[in-house]
Amino acid sequence: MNLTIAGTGYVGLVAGVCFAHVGHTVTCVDIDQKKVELLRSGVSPIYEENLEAFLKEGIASDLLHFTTDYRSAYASAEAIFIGVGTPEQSDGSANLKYVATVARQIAESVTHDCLVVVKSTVPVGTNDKVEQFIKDSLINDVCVEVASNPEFLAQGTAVHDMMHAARIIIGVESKNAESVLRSIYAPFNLPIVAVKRRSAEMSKYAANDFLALKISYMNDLANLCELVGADIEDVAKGMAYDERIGSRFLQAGIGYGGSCFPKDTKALEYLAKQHGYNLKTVGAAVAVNTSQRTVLFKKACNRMITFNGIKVAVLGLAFKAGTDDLRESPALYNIPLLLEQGADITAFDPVAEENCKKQFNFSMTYSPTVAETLQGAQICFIFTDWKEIKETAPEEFKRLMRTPLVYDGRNLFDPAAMKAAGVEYYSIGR
Ligand SMILES: NC(=O)C1=CN([C@@H]2O[C@H](COP(=O)(O)OP(=O)(O)OC[C@H]3O[C@@H](n4cnc5c(N)ncnc54)[C@H](O)[C@@H]3O)[C@@H](O)[C@H]2O)C=CC1
Ligand SMILES: O=C(O)[C@H]1O[C@H](OP(=O)(O)OP(=O)(O)OC[C@H]2O[C@@H](n3ccc(=O)[nH]c3=O)[C@H](O)[C@@H]2O)[C@H](O)[C@@H](O)[C@@H]1O
Repeated sequence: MNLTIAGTGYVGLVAGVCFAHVGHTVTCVDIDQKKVELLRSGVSPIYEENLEAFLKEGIASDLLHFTTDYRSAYASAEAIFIGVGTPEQSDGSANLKYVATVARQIAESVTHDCLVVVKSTVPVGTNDKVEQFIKDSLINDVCVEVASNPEFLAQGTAVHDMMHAARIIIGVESKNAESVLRSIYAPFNLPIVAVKRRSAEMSKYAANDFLALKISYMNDLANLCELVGADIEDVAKGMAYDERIGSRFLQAGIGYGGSCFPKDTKALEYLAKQHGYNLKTVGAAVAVNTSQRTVLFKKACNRMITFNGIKVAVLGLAFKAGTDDLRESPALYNIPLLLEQGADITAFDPVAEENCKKQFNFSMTYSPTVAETLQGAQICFIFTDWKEIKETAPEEFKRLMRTPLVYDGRNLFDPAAMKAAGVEYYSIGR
C-alpha cells in the first residue's frame, strides 16, 4: 500500500522503515530539513539496533522516501500515520499542537479518500477531535476517516519490537478502517486486537502506566527492604516465579525515565482530574518516582562531608541501556545536584555522550571508557545499566579509584563480590 508517515522520531521512523521492509511504499514527512537530508543519505539520526540497516534497505529498494513536502506526501496516500510528539505540558497534560498541525496539513492536502491513523500517544477522545477537525477543514471533496493505532515499542529494541510486537491494537469506528489497517499489518503476521477508538487510546496509557506502577512499587518496596534488612533482588526473584506477576519490570533502581512513562503517567492523571476523578494509583507511582531519582544522591550526602572538588565518576547518561536518548534520564537529575556542590565530574556513556554535549552545557569532562572514568575518582555513581559498566570487574573499581566508593542506581553488582574486592558499595534496596 501507499503509506505516509508524519514525523520521523522513534515511532515514525521505525514504523516507516518497518512498513517498507514488509513491502509497502512509504513516504516519511518531517519538518526538520536536516533530519530529512540525513535520512535520505541513509544515516539514522537516532541510535537503534538494525534501524540503519532497514533504512538503507528501504532506500535501495526505492520503497522508502523522505520529504519535507507534506502536500505531495499526503495528497494521494492510502493511509497517513501520525507519529509526531505529544510532550508533557507544565500542568501534566499532553501537548497536542503537533498532532493538530499535521491534521490541518492533511486536511489541506488530501486529494483522495484516505485513512488517518493516530500512532502518537494521545488522551482519550483525541481521535474523535482529529476526525472532526479534518472533516471541518477539508479543501477537497474526499472522505477521511481516523483510526487509533497506539505504538508499544521500547527504545533500544524499537525495530525488533515493531517487527515482533506482542499485539497490534487498532481502534476503529468502521469496517473500512478495520480492513485497511488489517491489510497494512497482514505481512507482520501478528495478533491484532480491534476495539473502539477510545478503548485503543486508553489501552496505550493503561499499559505504560501499569509498567510505571510496577517499577514504582518495586522502588517503594526497595526502600522498605533497606530499612528491614531484606534484599529487593531476592524479593523480585521470588515474585517472578508467579506467572500472575511475571518476571519483567520488577527491577528496582533509580526511577523510570524516558520520554514516555513520566509524561504518560501525568497525562492520565490529568485526564482523570479533568473528569473529576482522582487516579490514586498512578499519582502514587509518580510521587515514588520523583523521590526515587535522587535517592542515591541523598544516600551519598549522608556519607560525604562535601562534594566540593571531589572527583566524581558518572557511569551512564542515557535513560536506559541501548539508546542515546536522554529524555527524563535519572542522570540528568543528579548531575546538576553534584555540580551545584562543586563536584569535579568525569562521565561515561557509550552512545549518549554526543547528545549530552549537544543538549546540555554541563561543566564536566567526558571519557570514552569505564576505566578512564574511574581512574583517580573518589566516588562513582552508576545511572544506566550499560553492559560496558556491568562487565567491569569489582577489582577494577578498587584498582582504579582513589577511594573505591560506589553508588549503584541499577543494582548491577553483587554486594558480596564488591565487598570482597574491597569496594564500599551502596545500591538500591539491599
Ligand atoms: N519514543 C518512544 O519510544 C515511543 C513514543 N510513543 C509516542 O509516539 C509519539 C512520538 O514520539 P517520538 O517518536 O519519541 O517523538 P520524537 O520527538 O522523537 O519525534 C517527533 C518527530 O515529529 C516531527 N514533527 C513535528 N511536527 C511535524 C509535522 N507537522 N510534520 C511532520 N513531522 C513533524 C519532529 O520534527 C520529530 O522529528 C509520542 O506521542 C510518544 O508518546 C509511543 C511509543 C514509543
Ligand atoms: O510509550 C513508550 O514510549 C514506550 O515506553 C516504554 O518504553 P521505553 O520508555 O523506551 O523503555 P522501558 O524499557 O520501558 O524503560 C523505561 C524506564 O523504566 C526503567 N525500568 C524499566 C524496567 C524495570 O524493571 N525497571 C526500571 O527502572 C528503565 O531503566 C527506563 O528508565 C514501554 O516499555 C514501551 O512499551 C512504550 O511503547
